[in-house]
Amino acid sequence: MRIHTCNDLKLPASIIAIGAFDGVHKGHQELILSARLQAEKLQVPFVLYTFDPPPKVYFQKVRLLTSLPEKLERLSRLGVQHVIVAPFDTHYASRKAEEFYEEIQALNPKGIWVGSDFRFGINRSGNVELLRERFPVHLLEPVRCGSGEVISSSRIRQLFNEANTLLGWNTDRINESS
Ligand SMILES: Cc1cc2nc3c(=O)[nH]c(=O)nc-3n(C[C@H](O)[C@H](O)[C@H](O)COP(=O)(O)O)c2cc1C
Ligand SMILES: Nc1ncnc2c1ncn2[C@@H]1O[C@H](COP(=O)(O)OP(=O)(O)OP(=O)(O)O)[C@@H](O)[C@H]1O
Repeated sequence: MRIHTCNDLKLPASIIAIGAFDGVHKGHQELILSARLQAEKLQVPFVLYTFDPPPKVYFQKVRLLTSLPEKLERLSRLGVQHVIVAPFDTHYASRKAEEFYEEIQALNPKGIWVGSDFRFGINRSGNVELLRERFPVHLLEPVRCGSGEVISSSRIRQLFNEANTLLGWNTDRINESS
C-alpha cells in the first residue's frame, strides 16, 4: 500500500472511497470492499482518501478510535492500493468544495464510494448531491448490527464510554482512597 499526502497523487483512472474511517469498523469495511471490487472489475487503482486527525476528533475533541498507524494497517489488510492522508487542520478545513473537486479530478475517478451522510468543504458545505453533479457516485446502504442499529464510529465511541463507566477505572475516586 502506498501512502500519499493531499494534492500529491495523479492517476489516469481510479476508484475512490472517501471518509474519516476512524476505527475502520464493519460499515467502513463493507464500503471499502465494495469500492475495491469495482476497481478490480475495471482494472484501475483503488484509492482511499482519508483525514488525520478525523474531522470530528479535530472539531469536537471526541475520542480517537484508531491511531493513524493502526488505521493504515487495517486499510492495508483490506487491500487498499493507495491511501491519501489529508492533514486535517484549520487551513485544510477552510478549503472550498471547488478545491476539493479539483484534487479529486486529478485522480480521474470512474467511481466514488461514500455513505449518504458524506459532507465536504468549508462548514460541511458540499454533499452527495453536489458530488454527483461532477462524478459517478456510489452510495452504500447503511450497514447495521444484529439489533438493527447503524454501525458508526460515534456509536462505538459511546459504547466505549459506557464500558469505561461500568469498569469504574476512569474516576478520581480511585486515587482518593490510596
Ligand atoms: C476540503 C474539506 C473541508 C472541510 N471543512 C470542514 C469544516 O469546515 N467543518 C467540518 O466540520 N468539517 C469539514 N470537513 C470534514 C467533512 O465534514 C467530513 O467530516 C469529511 O469529509 C469526512 O467525511 P465523513 O465524516 O463522512 O467520514 C471538510 C472536509 C473537506 C474534504
Ligand atoms: N454503517 C455504515 N454503512 C455504510 N457506510 C458507512 C457506515 N458508516 C460509515 N459509512 C461511510 O463510510 C465513510 C466514512 O465514514 P465516517 O468516517 O464518517 O464513519 P462514521 O462511522 O459515520 O463516523 P462518525 O460516527 O464519527 O460520523 C463515509 O462515506 C460514510 O458515509
